[in-house]
Amino acid sequence: MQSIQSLFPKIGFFSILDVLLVALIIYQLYNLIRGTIAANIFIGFAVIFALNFVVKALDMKLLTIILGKFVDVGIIAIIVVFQQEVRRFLLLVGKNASLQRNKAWWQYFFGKSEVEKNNYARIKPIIDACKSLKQTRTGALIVFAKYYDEQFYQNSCEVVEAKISKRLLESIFQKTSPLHDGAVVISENKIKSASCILPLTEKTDLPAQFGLRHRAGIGVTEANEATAIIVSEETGEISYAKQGRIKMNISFAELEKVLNKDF
Ligand SMILES: Nc1ncnc2c1ncn2[C@@H]1O[C@H](COP(=O)(O)OP(=O)(O)OP(=O)(O)O)[C@@H](O)[C@H]1O
Repeated sequence: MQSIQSLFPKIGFFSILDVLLVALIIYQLYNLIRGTIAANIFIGFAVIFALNFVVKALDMKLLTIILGKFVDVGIIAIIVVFQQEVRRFLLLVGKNASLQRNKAWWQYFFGKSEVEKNNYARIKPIIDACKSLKQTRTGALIVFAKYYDEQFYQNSCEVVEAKISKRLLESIFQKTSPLHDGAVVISENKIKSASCILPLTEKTDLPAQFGLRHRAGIGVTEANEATAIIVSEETGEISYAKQGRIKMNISFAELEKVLNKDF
């Protein structure tokens, strides 16, 4: 008779770490595709994999061959279908691995208050511009890109390369301005470009009043390491998008807080 010990593999530190890391990867993947069409495609793949397992066990030869073909090209198909999600996942891994860009380290060495003071001077023109855009009900979409991906942004944007200022942001989004349609992209402490056409989110669970501006604001944060402020032309409400999620109708105090953290 087998001893109980032999029925269970030896559980060591690395086995536990292994399980925890796999759980973390599955959780991050789930977060990335939650609420998108990709979630349904993922379920479709899972069903085919499970079916393949069952028909193999039941020795159903024809179905095993057909489903086996799908499973054989599974990994390639997953990479092709989940291109955007794989890109976001790799960006997430890269971001967390980068010490240089981690503000916590910067604050540790150079002091928190100095960092916050410098940051406030940087974000003040943006907050002031948002106040004025809200007051005049001028629609706006401002993207903060951590890394300015030339290929991604420049194909669909007008290059600006200017110092961030309240008046410049206001005039870009004026309804009579030739650049008012689309998004402004801020990166490397500059207004890099304006009038950018961004990818729209494919999320199906968004509020009905969300049109293209909000969808583009969410979409850009799904595909890139970026956050976005959306000022609604209809209501003047300010929303903030990050990692494919959106916080609606945020106050200026909240806006300052999130920008302080992310910008
Ligand atoms: N792909 C895109 N990328 C960037 N901006 C876009 C994109 N598509 C539309 N926009 C901007 O959104 C504007 C249209 O906004 P729409 O009314 O559809 O959005 P909304 O989410 O309902 O916002 P609002 O509350 O301001 O009306 C366009 O005039 C354009 O400036």
